Amino acid sequence: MTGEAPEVAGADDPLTGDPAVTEFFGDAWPAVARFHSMLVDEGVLRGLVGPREVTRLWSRHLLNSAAVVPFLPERGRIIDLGSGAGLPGIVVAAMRPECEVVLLEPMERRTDWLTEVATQLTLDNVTVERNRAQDVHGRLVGDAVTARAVAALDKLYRMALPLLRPGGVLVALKGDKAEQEVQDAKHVGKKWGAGVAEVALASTIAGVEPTRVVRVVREVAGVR
Ligand SMILES: C[S@@+](CC[C@H](N)C(=O)[O-])C[C@H]1O[C@@H](n2cnc3c(N)ncnc32)[C@H](O)[C@@H]1O
Repeated sequence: MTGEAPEVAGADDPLTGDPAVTEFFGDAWPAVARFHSMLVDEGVLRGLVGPREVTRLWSRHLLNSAAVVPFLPERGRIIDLGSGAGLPGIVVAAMRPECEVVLLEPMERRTDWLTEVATQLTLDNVTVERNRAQDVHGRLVGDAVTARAVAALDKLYRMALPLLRPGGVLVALKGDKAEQEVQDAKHVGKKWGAGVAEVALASTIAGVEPTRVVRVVREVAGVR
């Protein structure tokens, strides 16, 4: 070991420099590549991503985030609930330039970061909203809501469904327990106007584990 620092940000990640990743992101590649560099450098320093995530940012985070995109409308307003470091919201904004993407996040340290990322990536379709979901109910309404690692589905329904217009869709990235969460949340979902929840296995590129996506349409205005 020479101890020399790698020249490319995140060079220890086996997918950094992989042409399949560049090809997958297509027109969104420059923005997503810049986001990756920012996460590797500033993101780690500022505690927005754990240092152990650096070698798997592509597979576990950026491609995983991109898995929601095929489930989203091509136009309209997408609200990323609990955006954190910008996952999946920043990736969605880069891949859906015709959509307005609202990054909804209560923590100031994170909203500062999200604003800086959107500025540096020149994502002019991004708005950062510093708030908790429940505090913008009745004021902020979208055509779709995305959520990753925010809450179990029953809790997520309470936070996310009031943010959707009737006919709008909640797209949640979930783990292996997605089907169980759907079962457990049925009653709450009904109360808040959710239609039948579907679980899909979403793939991105060969060699990256597919992820479970829960998709549920808000059918009616929910009863509070
Ligand atoms: C575990 S982090 C996940 C962040 C990001 N979605 C990701 O996948 O890396 C959960 C995020 O949800 C935010 N959050 C928690 N409660 C919330 C609420 N009531 N409304 C909106 N965001 C919330 C937290 O501040 C945090 O940034």
